[in-house]
Amino acid sequence: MEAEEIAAELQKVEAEIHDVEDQIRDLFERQEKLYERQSELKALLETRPVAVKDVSSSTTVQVEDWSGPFDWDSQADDIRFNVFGISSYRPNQREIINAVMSGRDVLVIMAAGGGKSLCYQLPAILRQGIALVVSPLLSLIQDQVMGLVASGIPAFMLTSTTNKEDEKFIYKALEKGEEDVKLLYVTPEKISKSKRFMSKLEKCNHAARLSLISIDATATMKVQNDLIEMLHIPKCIKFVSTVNRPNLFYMVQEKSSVGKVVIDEIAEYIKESYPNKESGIVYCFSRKECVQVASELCERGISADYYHADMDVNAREKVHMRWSKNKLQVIVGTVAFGMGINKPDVRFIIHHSLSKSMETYYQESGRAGRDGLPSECLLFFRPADVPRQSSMVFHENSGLQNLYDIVRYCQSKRQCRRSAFFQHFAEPLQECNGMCDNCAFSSEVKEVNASGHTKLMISLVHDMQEKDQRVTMLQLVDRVKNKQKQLDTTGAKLFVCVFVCGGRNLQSDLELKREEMEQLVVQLILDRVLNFVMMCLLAVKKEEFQHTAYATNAYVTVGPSANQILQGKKIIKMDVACRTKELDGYRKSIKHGVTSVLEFKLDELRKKLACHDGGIFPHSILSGQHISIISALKPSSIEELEKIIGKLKTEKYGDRIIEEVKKYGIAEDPNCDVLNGEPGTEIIPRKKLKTKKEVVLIESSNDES
Ligand SMILES: Nc1ncnc2c1ncn2[C@@H]1O[C@H](COP(=O)(O)OP(=O)(O)OP(=O)(O)O)[C@@H](O)[C@H]1O
Ligand SMILES: [Mg+2]
Repeated sequence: MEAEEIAAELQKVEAEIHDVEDQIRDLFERQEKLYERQSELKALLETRPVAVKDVSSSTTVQVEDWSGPFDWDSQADDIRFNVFGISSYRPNQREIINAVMSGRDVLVIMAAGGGKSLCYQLPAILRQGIALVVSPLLSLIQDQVMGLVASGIPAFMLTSTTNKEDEKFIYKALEKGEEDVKLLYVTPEKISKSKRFMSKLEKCNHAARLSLISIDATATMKVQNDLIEMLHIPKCIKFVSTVNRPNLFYMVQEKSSVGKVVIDEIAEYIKESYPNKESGIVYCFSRKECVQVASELCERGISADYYHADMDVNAREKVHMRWSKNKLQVIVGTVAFGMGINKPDVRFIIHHSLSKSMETYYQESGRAGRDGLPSECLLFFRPADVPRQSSMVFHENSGLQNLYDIVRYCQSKRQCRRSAFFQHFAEPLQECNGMCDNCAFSSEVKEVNASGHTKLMISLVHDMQEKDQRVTMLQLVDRVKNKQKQLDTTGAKLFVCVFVCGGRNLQSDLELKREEMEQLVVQLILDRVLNFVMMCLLAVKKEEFQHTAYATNAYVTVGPSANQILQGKKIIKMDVACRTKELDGYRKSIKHGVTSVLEFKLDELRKKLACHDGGIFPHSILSGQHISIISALKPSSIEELEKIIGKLKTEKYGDRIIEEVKKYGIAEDPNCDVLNGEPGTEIIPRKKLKTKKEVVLIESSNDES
């Protein structure tokens, strides 16, 4: 074959390779979608009370009615009220208890703080014998055993912290049944590692003294299926309650690259929003960070202390107790301070860095508001935290995939935060009621076509790969910035199309800010245009050969979807939050600002409506920004109001708001007598807004602030 023929055939083969790659990618995406649909349908099926086919036999098993009367009802009610101090069951709790009391295997999926513990603790007290509870974390076990013992229930824990005497007592109870033990808490390690314990457990079971086994862990659809298979409980009854926590307000805040600034913002948020020392938790990425953040919060006048797995057990228990008794406002913890922490009145959960998965974040944020009252979950996110977190999880089974799910959650400037949880747990979408930042504050979002930047990034990474050089995400951003400067000097512009909200294209040479470029790299990783590869660097300290410190770095390489971009088959659009000065000015003035009569009355109205709606925040009804714009524009019709607060809120609250505007909006002079001295409506002088111009509806624009 001639060289031309070979080259022609090579080109043909390569083109075919790309096509096949595209087909594989499409198939992967289709498979992903089918999996999602499959789990959605399975979850939906669970919620339909239909006769289910018993997989192990040809007969259909009627769904039993677990809400009917049972012999133990009065005893159960007595224990629920007199031991646990609980006046009524929450949805599904009674049915679950009845199924457990009937000796059935049960799988319970219930929201964090939903009340799962009662579902096994109450039957454990009612039934004869010892209930074994397998629980993942020491803090959870301590919390539960302390609570039970305080209610007079003989509960014990068998963990690495149990002293010899207690251990002997417990083994005797298991073996001979002479001692009074109703619940025994153990960790999964105790089950998997202690042969002695397992032999005692066998004896207890053979003597029919094991009343029930409860495994207290979180379970996505996949984990549920694994559990049913591993525990051989194909006929278990599944009770699936919603994972929704309607009283939690989720928000994501851009995290400054300056550590001190982040601590200042956290301290200011706690002081401003929770001046009455309401309890909160701050989660950090590492133990070192815990200690540092705790001490810096103390320097700023916040009563905080740290909690992590390296501390000795007594020190941990001491911090936990001080916080539980409100002697400490904030605990700064790692994931070790997590599951099952049961303080009902935790008002805020702050994440100093993103969690490693949606699951973990759901669990950790779920520590807030267990008493059902409004509480806030604030996550500080900066793209530079992603490589750091990815180097920690990449070796775990689907570790990166799980991390990328929560990165999508953090990067999104449009999607309702709550809907991300429903998708993750394969649950049908539910109303958010404005209880997340993307729903409550319609932050101005601009869609930017960043294909130009993307092509530049791909070619830079590709060139470095060719030279067998490595580049981290931050180094890549530096190189793009430098390249941009070179282009500027040569007069060439890196063009980026800006899609303004109205869909009109404005061609403009828009420079992306540094953090927007970092955000773009992360988005390209999510879209598989770029890749993170982990390099374990063996850093051996010269003078001490016996110590090796492993450092794992995440480097960027070209991903499988890069070709589509280079060939112009796909464009990369990116959401950029743009806050015009006025918008920030309004937020500041509203936050610290003063109010006119109408603003004052709208603020009163939103508080009333929020109470009426139960468990949601006033600012989910009307944000501060909405109040200011309504007060300035004084809409006189539902149509005009809809342009300010959107269709959903207008349908729900529009009439009441228009009524307030009509009643109090007429007076320009804040000293008008419309209030005729109504109590509590003293007028606070209105601060002159810095900008002279009247309030205008903020259009998205291409002028970067
Ligand atoms: N029926 C009920 N009425 C009122 N409060 C309840 C009820 N059931 C449980 N609680 C309370 O709700 C709080 C959370 O209960 P529990 O710890 O069992 O939740 P959980 O489902 O185990 O949460 P997590 O998934 O976070 O472990 C506890 O303070 C508990 O006393
Ligand atoms: Mg629990």
